Amino acid sequence: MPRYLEGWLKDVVEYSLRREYISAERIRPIYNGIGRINQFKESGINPVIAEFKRTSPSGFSVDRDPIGYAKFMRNYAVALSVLTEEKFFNGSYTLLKSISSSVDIPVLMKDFVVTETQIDTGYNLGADLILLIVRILTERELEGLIEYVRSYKLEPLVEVHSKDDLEIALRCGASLVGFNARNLFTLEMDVDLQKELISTSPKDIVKVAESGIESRDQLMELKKIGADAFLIGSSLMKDPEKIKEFI
Ligand SMILES: O=P(O)(O)OC[C@@H](O)[C@@H](O)c1c[nH]c2ccccc12
Repeated sequence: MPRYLEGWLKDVVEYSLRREYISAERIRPIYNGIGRINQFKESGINPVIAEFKRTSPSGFSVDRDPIGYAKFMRNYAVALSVLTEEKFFNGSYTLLKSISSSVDIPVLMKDFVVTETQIDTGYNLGADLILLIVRILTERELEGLIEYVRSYKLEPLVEVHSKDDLEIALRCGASLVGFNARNLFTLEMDVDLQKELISTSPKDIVKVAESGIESRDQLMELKKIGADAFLIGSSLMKDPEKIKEFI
């Protein structure tokens, strides 16, 4: 069982524990997310992971055609992120399948992963990266799920919100770490904490700054303190053209 949780996080985890398994034969190769982030950096392009997200519990809501969005972003983004959580983010496994089968770049499954079954489904439907959120798992579970993701030759993006989370992620051997500026319990933003965590974390992990990035200035500020890549949802869903400015 995942950690003891309250509020909406408790609901989302309970829902996630009951997600159905989708059996399908994976039809695309595995794309290396870390490798592509490094290639972008070497070519002087800011690595932006563009997220397809229709709704979020913090009040965001925008709709657009997922395949059109993915095909457009394919030309600029280092990877795509797809929400597959149904209840609070209005995502789906169908979305993951249709986006992953229309692009030849890495795709991140964005969900509240608490079971191996969710990872099996993500693999089958074409994900290359799988989000694992430290805050909702026990350390043993996190360790096991990281290993499980890697057994498919996929890579976990391990998301942290605090110094404790970061220590756990590092102990469990995370190589790709997401620093979410939004606290998942309160849904409040804390950019100062995010920056502190990024700037004090080891050099040899790949650091992804997550949430609330709306301008190139903000992105450059995070880059200056050590962020390697940037996960951007809301502002690109509102205006996809903005990716050109970010990169
Ligand atoms: O839309 P934004 O503020 O650009 O944020 C994107 C991404 O960081 C956010 O969707 C996110 C980060 N971690 C999550 C975990 C679950 C669901 C969603 C998320």
